[in-house]
Amino acid sequence: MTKVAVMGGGSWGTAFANVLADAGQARTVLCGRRAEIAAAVNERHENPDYLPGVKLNPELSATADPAEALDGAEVVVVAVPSQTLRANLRTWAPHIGPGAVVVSLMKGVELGTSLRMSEVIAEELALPESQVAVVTGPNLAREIAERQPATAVVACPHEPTAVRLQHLCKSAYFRPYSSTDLVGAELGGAVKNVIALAVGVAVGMGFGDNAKASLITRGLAETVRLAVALGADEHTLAGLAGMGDLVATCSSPLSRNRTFGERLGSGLTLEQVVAETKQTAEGVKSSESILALARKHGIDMPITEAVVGMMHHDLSPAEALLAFMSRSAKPERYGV
Ligand SMILES: NC(=O)c1ccc[n+]([C@@H]2O[C@H](COP(=O)([O-])OP(=O)(O)OC[C@H]3O[C@@H](n4cnc5c(N)ncnc54)[C@H](O)[C@@H]3O)[C@@H](O)[C@H]2O)c1
Ligand SMILES: O=P(O)(O)OC[C@H](O)CO
Repeated sequence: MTKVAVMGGGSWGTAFANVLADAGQARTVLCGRRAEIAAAVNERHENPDYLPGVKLNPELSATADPAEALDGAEVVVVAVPSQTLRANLRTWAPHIGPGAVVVSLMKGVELGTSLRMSEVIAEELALPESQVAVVTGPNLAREIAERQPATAVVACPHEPTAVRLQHLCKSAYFRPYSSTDLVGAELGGAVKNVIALAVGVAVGMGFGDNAKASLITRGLAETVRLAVALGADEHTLAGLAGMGDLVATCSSPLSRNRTFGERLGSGLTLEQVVAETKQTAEGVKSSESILALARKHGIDMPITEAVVGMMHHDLSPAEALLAFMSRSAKPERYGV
């Protein structure tokens, strides 16, 4: 049986490891940093810190030792905060087998380099494109851990790899679609976190569904502009990795990015919101690297620009709203 190592025992790493265990096509080992979480998974089949009250599959095992998790793993799934990925890969690299397929569950863009997570993986581990993939889509971890129905996209430019991974994680409640558009799938996931921050701010300011729908729709338009400039198929962004994930994340109180924005919009200071946020809200840091990428390619991303202003340059929600609404009148365009 294929061995899969899931590196990162937070919300999504644990929930996705449970999907793999429920799918029953692989022997799955979850690797977190803390021995007490590994013990709770092994002995009580739960992760009380990240998914309290959820019963995990008893076949799912866990360890806090990366070498043990990675030993013999044919598939390595990674779910750590995007900005720590490169440092993590450097410590894990000696234990990752040369033929292993490495799968990113992460939705961020690296600060400083503006590289997507699959690019960081390929660069650090010197892997060919057939060995790097992503799983993305409307996947709020808590709902999936509760085994509520969900769909996803498994993307890899090498189709047989995407299809192989699709079969490993397909279960009664988790339906993955395959795609060869790695760029579109990955950028859809990363940019939607930035748009969810903006939607959260609007909700926190007391605005209703017109404002939310406007941000989601124009957010998708700027995502498409960037993704197409980087070589994606614009249809990918109309699917689960783009529109699907935007709708789920921007609508859900479970979203850490939307919640982060909502707290800021309701009048808390950035410092207060950061202090209250215990889990990873990727859009906060990735907004900067995504904007850098957009500027490098001459792409206009006004919502992302407003989010960067609020997250990093002391722009108030009211000032961000004014800047967005007072832009010059334009024809509506979707995409380039
Ligand atoms: N939670 C979700 O619903 C969800 C769904 C889809 C994708 N994602 C993406 O998955 C990625 C991980 O998110 P998450 O929800 O699991 O985050 P999380 O905050 O719940 O967990 C992060 C995990 O990484 C570990 N970690 C933190 N800093 C680390 C470091 N320096 N080195 C190694 N490990 C470290 C933490 O201990 C924890 O186990 C993010 O990119 C996120 O956007 C999350
Ligand atoms: O909780 P968030 O904001 O990181 O969003 C979770 C997932 O990415 C939704 O698909």
